[in-house]
Amino acid sequence: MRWANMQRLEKVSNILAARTKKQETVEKLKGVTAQEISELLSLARNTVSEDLNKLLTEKEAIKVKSRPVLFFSKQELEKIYSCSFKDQLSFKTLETLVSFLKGQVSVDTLHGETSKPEEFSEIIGYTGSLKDSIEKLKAAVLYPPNGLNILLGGESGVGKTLLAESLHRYYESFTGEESPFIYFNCSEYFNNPELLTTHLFGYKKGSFTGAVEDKPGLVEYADQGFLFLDEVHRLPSEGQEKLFTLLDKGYFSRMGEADVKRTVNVRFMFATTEDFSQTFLKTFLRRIPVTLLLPSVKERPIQEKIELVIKFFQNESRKIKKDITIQYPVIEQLVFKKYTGNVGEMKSEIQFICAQGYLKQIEKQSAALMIDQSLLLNEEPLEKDAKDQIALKELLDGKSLKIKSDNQSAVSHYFTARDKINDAFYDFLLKEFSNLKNSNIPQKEVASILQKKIDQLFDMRLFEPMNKTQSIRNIDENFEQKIEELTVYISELTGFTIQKNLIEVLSNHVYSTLLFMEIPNDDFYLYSSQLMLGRLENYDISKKIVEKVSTLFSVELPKTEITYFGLLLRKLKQADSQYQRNDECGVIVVAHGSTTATSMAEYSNVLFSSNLLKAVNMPIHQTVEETLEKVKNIIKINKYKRLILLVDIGSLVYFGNLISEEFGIDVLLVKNINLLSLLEVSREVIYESTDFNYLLPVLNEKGHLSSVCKKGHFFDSKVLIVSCMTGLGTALKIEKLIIDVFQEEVLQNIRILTLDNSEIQDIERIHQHIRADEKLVGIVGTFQTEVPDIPFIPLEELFSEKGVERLLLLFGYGMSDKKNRTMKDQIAKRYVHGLSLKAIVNHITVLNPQRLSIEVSQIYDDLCRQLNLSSDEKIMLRFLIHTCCTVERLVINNEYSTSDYNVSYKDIPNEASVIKMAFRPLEVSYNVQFSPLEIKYIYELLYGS
Ligand SMILES: Nc1ncnc2c1ncn2[C@@H]1O[C@H](COP(=O)(O)OP(=O)(O)OP(=O)(O)O)[C@@H](O)[C@H]1O
Repeated sequence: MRWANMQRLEKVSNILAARTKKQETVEKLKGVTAQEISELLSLARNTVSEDLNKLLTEKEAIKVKSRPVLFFSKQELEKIYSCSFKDQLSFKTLETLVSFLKGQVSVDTLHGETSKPEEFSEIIGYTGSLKDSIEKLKAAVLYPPNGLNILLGGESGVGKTLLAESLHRYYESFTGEESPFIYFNCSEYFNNPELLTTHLFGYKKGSFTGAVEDKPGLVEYADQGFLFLDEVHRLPSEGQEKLFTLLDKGYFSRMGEADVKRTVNVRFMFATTEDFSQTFLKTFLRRIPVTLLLPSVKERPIQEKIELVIKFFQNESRKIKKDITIQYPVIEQLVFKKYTGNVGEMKSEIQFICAQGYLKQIEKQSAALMIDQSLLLNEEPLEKDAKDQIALKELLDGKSLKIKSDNQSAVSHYFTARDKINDAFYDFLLKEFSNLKNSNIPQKEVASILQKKIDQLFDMRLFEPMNKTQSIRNIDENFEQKIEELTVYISELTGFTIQKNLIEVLSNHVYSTLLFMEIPNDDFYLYSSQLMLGRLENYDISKKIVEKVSTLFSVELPKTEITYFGLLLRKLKQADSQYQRNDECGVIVVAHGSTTATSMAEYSNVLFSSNLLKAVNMPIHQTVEETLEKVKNIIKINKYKRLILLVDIGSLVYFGNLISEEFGIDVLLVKNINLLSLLEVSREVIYESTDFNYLLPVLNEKGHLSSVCKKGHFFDSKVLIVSCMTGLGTALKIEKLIIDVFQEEVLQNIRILTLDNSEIQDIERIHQHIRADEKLVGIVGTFQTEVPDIPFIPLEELFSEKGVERLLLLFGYGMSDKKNRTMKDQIAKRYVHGLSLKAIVNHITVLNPQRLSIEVSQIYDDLCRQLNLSSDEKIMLRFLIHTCCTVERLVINNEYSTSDYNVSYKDIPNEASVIKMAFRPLEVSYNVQFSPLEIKYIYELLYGS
């Protein structure tokens, strides 16, 4: 299936490239639509559309968000027009793309487009306080196959409707298709519940007086699109019931037609100003995977409040086609006013002020609109915060704002530019260094003063966005990629998921540090080496991170960076603990691949506004042990009392038992995890309960293979699979040999499972034979299997000297322990004996192989003792087989040639007589005679010559 998808994607990509190549001139630029490709490949348009967007995410395609949406091959366009798109992959119109290709518009100018797509251009806070929320909503809207339903909460006027409309536009632009957006306010027919229900779900002719014809409801009008139900808490119980059936089962019926089930494909968005804890909303919430509470004006950061004010004045200025000047005290009033109606109220107030100003201006006939305090509505108490007041002054320089009607540049352009390095940490350190340089405060005190100051400053300015003034790529080609690697490294090291805004802070800081290091500043280095700000809480981890940054960017960072990362870690910990559930149940996702686990966890965390999921990746070269170590680290740092462990394939499924045993905690193990099952599990965990008694049956019922590894009930049961190409018969013989040789003492917790070769070719089949409390330690077989992470011992290795040791290691007996080594020697002896017996059985026909081999091995032991030789398994094996076969040959045919006696013992008189003597009892009991040539041969065999 996956392979088929890849082939399809390749085909789509090839057509895109071929069609892009055919461009004539830039003026006649022609893109390809999903429709055209779908016709060429006879595929569904939706599928092609999905593939094209995938190529866009993989930075292989360029998208023009016109109607219909056009696509180009990025590589081909770059080749034809010798340009580089960098990260600018989407264009609003074909004209912007043409201008870009003609070189009139630079990527930097266009950059605003990527950071704030057109659909959200109206929303202040898109790159700030609403950033994460909107990302989450975007993911929900596009979530395959039919999106996830959304509930928006927040006081009146916070922007719920605006957001819903923007999401709809975003969806249309992404899919390139028009889709209906139906708005309905449930409080409209509040006094007439029946009317409301019929309005929503339609009715059948004759179902009530006045129903003169069949009428579809809004849900039908919204089919293949969105239905936005505002004030949903006002929905009467009848409507609720119908709505729940539609949400749960996907069908509904119009009023008066109980026997008809109608299906529609509607993406619901709900909004409410009520508290989510209200009864109706609680039952409702269970059905809505994505909920979001929008912040009130009061909760917004100061910069956004100012942006809102500017934005609404810009709107007015555009409408009345006049420049507007707003005096600073007016801005202050508007920014700090208490708004019960939030952004909506702020907007209307500004409209009102402008209307009044406009009137005055007509009277006075002045050219521009001047907004002064006289225009303000009655003065109300303001919500001023000293820090915000300073920020406002700093951001606007304490001056009036001049808004031009013909220049609607981005709101942030009104803010005073910052200086060039722009990193609070280094700005501060530099200033302090110069201050302290000539002071005579003792070093130790300086350190502690600085520590405190930095700490406060870090908290205060951490979340402020900074402008990267120089192109990042001048600093490092792969800057973003490296920051991503650094983020994964920090997450894995600490187990903290780093929130997007903190990644931005981290990225800004690294960026300015790198810039900073390019500026020669002897003073700074001098002080930085002296200024080790005490031993920090997270010193060791911080140091590791600094080393990682140094390696990633091939620089030697100043020591102060350890302090910086120490502070950042503390912040991460704080941010993380906000999301931590108090029952101390951790959730860790472990998956094969270098970023699979991280991206799945991130997706789920964004969607559920949580930070609950931690991720451990298992790149191809990372061993199972290293992976387990990372998981253990996270458990240690977070001090989990219980753990939900989500794993994909391979031996990761054994982590459950291992962790349960080592930490003495209960572990709920969910196997075969993928993004979809992960989302389902996260939803249960977040909205319902982390109680394993609840989760286990629910998850299993939903088809997610789960089991609980209970603390204290650790069975330590291990399974060794034996399988042989030549058939089950041989496998059974090998099993018997292992049981004979390793014996009960070693095998008490080990089950040996003989399986047909076909049964061991994939992990699914294997798992059917293994219980949840068992651990598969390895497979002995003829051919290497495709099963990942499970040790495989080829048969030839099992028969070699190393075989015993390998098996013992798999059974958990380390060779550093002397007791285990002695045990290994004993087993090895029995092993050789057992093996030789098998070999001997094949050769000996007349004599009793069992008895003979015991006698011969006795002789071997005697010889070793008398000749002072250390026992060697390989030699012993050869000795046994050779001697037994010789005895049998002599018994059957006791004849010698003269050459057998023509042998001299001159060089080995002692050894020869010891060997002869040792063989004496054998000669007697079988009535045979070993010739001098035989004795010489045995000597050579024993001495390995
Ligand atoms: N983040 C924002 N950026 C710019 N304008 C905004 C923002 N949020 C809200 N607005 C504007 O404020 C007004 C009120 O917003 P909206 O109607 O979306 O709020 P609401 O939460 O749906 O309110 P209600 O609950 O009263 O229906 C609208 O004109 C909207 O354009």
